[in-house]
Amino acid sequence: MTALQDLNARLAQKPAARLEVKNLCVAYGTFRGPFNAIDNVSFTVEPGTTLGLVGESGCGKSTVVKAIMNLLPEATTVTGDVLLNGKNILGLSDKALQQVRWTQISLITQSAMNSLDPVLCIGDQIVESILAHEKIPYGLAWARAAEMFAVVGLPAARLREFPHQFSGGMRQRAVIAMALSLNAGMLLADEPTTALDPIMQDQIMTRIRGIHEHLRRSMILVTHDIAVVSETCETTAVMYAGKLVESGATADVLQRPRHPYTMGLQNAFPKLPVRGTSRQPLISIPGTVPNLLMPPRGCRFASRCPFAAALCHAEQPELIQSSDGHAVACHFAERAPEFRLAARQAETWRAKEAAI
Ligand SMILES: Nc1ncnc2c1ncn2[C@@H]1O[C@H](COP(=O)(O)OP(=O)(O)OP(=O)(O)O)[C@@H](O)[C@H]1O
Repeated sequence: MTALQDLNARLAQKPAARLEVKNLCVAYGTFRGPFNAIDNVSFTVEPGTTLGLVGESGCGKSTVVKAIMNLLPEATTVTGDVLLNGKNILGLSDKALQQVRWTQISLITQSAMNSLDPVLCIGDQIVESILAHEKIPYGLAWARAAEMFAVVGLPAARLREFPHQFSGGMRQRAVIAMALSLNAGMLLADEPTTALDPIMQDQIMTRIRGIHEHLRRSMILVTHDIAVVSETCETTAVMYAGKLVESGATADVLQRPRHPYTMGLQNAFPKLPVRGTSRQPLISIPGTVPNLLMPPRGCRFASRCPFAAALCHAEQPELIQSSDGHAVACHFAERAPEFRLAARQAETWRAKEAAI
């Protein structure tokens, strides 16, 4: 067996990770006081599965990812637990975290440019992260980097190039190669295609899906795009204004949503027209996300929800899980079938808009 085969075999033995986020709360320190960006969020990613974290811009998806990676600014209060294979990684020292990052948990960020050093060739950057954790010769780490380039569809010769010589899509693939280089059991992909054009977005997502199928790492995929989630993720968690409002198996959450916010999100995304039917118009959710410096007393979605009643404005609904694992935070979850029918009508949302 060659040294590279030996290294590959050793890294391949790493099991996919289990990640459990429990009662996560994050408050950014601002000059106006604490900004409660995340309020009591809990979810689990089972080994080898992908969880899609969806919600409008500003709902707190990236904050969850940064909290897991301990990448939040200093003046931030974080409470709760982030259990990676049963071990709490929240609040670990920088030194302890270095042992975890890249080897056990890797981040693929929104903008590849932020993850890459402009003055080092890309190969050296991947090699550097490998050598920080593996006592192996430089040449062997380079060979591993070349293999990872092949996994993401880049020629090994381009390892010698600098980030500015790569297109946006190639840079994003290079960052994915780096995230895979030590075969971490858990990958966090924070809107990995946002900065790219639609064709490149599609190519990168196809690549990520291929990697998921072949390597079976555990993954959190943060995205605005419900279509991407339905194609890629076994489970889905929907966030609204810093809270988890719905979660469960992707097919359950997206085909039979129980929270009016999830129903509204679906209307706001283009669907492929079914032959013989007319193209469905996009319906946006009226209003805006509430100010979390002063969160509303009741359900955070109540002011935009076409089905809200007095109770919704007065009391926060708890996230309640049914026996099928589908969890929803809505006082009227049992009326979901009726709401789903009404939510497909643009008039339902227009009437709410007129009332705001
Ligand atoms: N450093 C910070 N200080 C104060 N508030 C912040 C800070 N970073 C983010 N926020 C606020 O926290 C909230 C959640 O932001 P976050 O970036 O997590 O949302 P998101 O759902 O990931 O949005 P997007 O999809 O646009 O990335 C937003 O209201 C944002 O303005």
